[in-house]
Amino acid sequence: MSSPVLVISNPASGDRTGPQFLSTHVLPLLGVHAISYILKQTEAPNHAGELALDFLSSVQSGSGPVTIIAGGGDGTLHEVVNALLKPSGPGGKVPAEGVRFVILPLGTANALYSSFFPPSTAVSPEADKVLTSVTDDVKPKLLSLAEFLRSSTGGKGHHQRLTLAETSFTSPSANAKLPEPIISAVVTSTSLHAAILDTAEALRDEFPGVERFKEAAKRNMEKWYEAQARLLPLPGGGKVQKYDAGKREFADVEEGEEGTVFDEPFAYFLSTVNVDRLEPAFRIAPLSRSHPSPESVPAMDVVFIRPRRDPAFTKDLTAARAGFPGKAMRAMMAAYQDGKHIGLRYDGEGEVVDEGEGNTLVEYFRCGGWEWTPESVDKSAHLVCADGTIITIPDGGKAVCKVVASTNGQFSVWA
Ligand SMILES: Nc1ncnc2c1ncn2[C@@H]1O[C@H](COP(=O)(O)OP(=O)(O)OP(=O)(O)O)[C@@H](O)[C@H]1O
Repeated sequence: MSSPVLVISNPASGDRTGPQFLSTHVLPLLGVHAISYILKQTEAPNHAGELALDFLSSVQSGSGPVTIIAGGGDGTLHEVVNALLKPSGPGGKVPAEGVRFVILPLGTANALYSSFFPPSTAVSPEADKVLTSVTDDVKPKLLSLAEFLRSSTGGKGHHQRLTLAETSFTSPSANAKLPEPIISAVVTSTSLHAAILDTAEALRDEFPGVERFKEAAKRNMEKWYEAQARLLPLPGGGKVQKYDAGKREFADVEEGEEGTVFDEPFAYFLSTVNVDRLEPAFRIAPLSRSHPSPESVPAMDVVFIRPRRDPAFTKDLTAARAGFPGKAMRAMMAAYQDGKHIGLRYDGEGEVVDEGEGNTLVEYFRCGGWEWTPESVDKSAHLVCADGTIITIPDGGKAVCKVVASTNGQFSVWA
């Protein structure tokens, strides 16, 4: 008997062709390999989580790990993980043997799929063998499914741990209604990225593809975000680590002012788990894959831009302020060039150069989490984006995002 399999089809994700892709390519392969499954289609936002909960409550204990084939984008997997870990819901929902996801690039950004399977990934002979009668152009989209099929047909399919991050919110007022904690499997951000996601959602009909993120970026590029950020050490007694672009390695930094606390305007502030890119070509956290944290240490990568590191601000403030959006845009464009933004530096005048001895434009850390306390007056600094969901930090409060050490191994991706 094969272990339980749920296929979730999200008809709203990406260009809305997911259900057709599933019925043309995925379900026939499950049939060929004699894998029984339950197919469910989402009918509204958050329904994917409910479908997963219903399915798991019908699974008998001892049935083995559950596989969920997420027929959508990153948001579909995000909803499932949040439903299963929701503190206010019924407990004990994640089976002891864990939940393994088959991911498919059926969303808009497909950060998880393109990070586990970067665009250059070749179809291995082993994967090819199980993708019976699939045309060559479709095989690159079925690489996670192939790992699952290999394992269910007696081969050695691989699955990799998913690291999760949880963001909780505080308020100085005891009576305030706090946003519920939220889990991210991809990205948690504030500043420009959160503003982009907030704006992009409203552009979904006008720009159905990834262009909507570029359009939203243009509309938000000039803003700065006033906040205090504090980085939290790696779990298990580790420290915060900072990337040294000269030596091309991480080094421990000491706790306290300068090293881990930043009282600043920020232009950009973003953390990732599991992914080095947020869409196939936008490699914003390249070290997450090129210099991975050891399996035993769940970690997040944090990338931020503090405009005041620009030497131009020691001269004409107005000119420096006017010139900064172009520099932030340069960093974003370099992220599209295989993550080159992490090497960009300022020269003595504040011009952005590819190499040298000056301050890096982008700062890159590996750590266990962060706290973000926005200045009360800056409303736009109160937005937090967790895998695309936008949450507003209560007035006077803060957001605290931490890697979730306790789910180690409970969730994984066939990859
Ligand atoms: N039947 C439905 N009708 C409307 N919205 C739905 C339905 N089912 C799911 N949704 C919503 O669709 C949204 C988009 O799904 P998903 O995140 O998978 O795709 P995407 O945003 O296009 O891709 P990505 O997250 O990779 O950029 C989710 O926020 C989900 O809540």
